[in-house]
Amino acid sequence: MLRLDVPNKGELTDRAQLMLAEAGYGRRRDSKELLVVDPDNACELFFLRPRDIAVYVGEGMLDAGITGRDMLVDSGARAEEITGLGFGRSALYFAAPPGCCRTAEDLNGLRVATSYAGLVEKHLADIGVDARIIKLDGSVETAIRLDVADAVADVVESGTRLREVGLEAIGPPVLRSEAVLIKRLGAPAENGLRQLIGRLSGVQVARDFVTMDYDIAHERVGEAIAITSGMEAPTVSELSRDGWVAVSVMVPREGHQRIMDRLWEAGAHAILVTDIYVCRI
Ligand SMILES: Nc1ncnc2c1ncn2[C@@H]1O[C@H](COP(=O)(O)OP(=O)(O)OP(=O)(O)O)[C@@H](O)[C@H]1O
Ligand SMILES: O=P(O)(O)OC[C@H]1O[C@H](OP(=O)(O)OP(=O)(O)O)[C@H](O)[C@@H]1O
Ligand SMILES: [Mg+2]
Repeated sequence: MLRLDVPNKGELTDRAQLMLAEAGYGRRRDSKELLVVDPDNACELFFLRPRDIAVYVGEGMLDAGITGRDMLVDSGARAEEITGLGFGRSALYFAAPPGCCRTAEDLNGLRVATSYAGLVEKHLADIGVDARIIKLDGSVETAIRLDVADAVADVVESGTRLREVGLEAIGPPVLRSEAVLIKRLGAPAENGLRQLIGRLSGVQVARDFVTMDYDIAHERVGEAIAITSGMEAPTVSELSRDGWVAVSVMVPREGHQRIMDRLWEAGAHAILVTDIYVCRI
């Protein structure tokens, strides 16, 4: 039985559940449910706070979990990332009122509020900066207004919150994060976990790629294939029309219109783009 840990609240919850459902695993019926048993997949899904997930996995109580990379690193738990899941992208930045600091080194001697104390403390030690960490649960920006801190280290996605409160990001991000699948440090991936990894990777490929089909004259097929080389190799089949072939190939979803323009220029006709519902590569 695979014991899997899934966020029960916050930014990652809906998208983690959607991804697992697309991979064929059960989902909870209401947002209060703590455990879903999925006998078809020999799997139990435990719904827990995203911040606690690495702790449960690190302690060996659960085989795998979905959390943010920043929360995994911050926890210091004996857990490791198996793979990024391509959603919940954000970055942890230092930020402060304009004129306070130009680089992270300028934080020396200042107070930094954050809910990622473990991660930030280690980062500051690594870069040789001696700042006082003010550990808070959330809404850390307010700590500056209330003069509890001089700067913050906070999650930035669109940057809206920073702009709203008039803070400026300082230097490069401390860490770039996204939702990640994790397991206990050094633990082997058993059958159930290997199946989950394969299915999640299939969901990501289905999201990132589309299928492109087109017809082209046989003498120009080399030119077209140079534009659409595919994941492995394109399928080229004969058409009933003499001297023409049909090509079927996977192309990245992003930029597929540009690829269609180039194929059209190369003489392709009847170019069709289709969503991939799910796949296993
Ligand atoms: N606006 C955002 N966009 C994308 N990812 C985000 C955003 N805010 C947080 N995250 C990421 O989602 C994960 C969970 O954060 P979340 O905000 O849900 O938890 P929290 O801050 O502990 O809880 P809450 O905000 O509900 O008090 C983290 O990995 C974080 O980096
Ligand atoms: O760059 P943006 O798109 O504005 O998003 C970033 C904001 O989102 C999160 O806040 P959340 O609502 O989770 O509150 P919290 O700070 O209490 O965690 C994060 O802590 C930032 O404040
Ligand atoms: Mg938050």
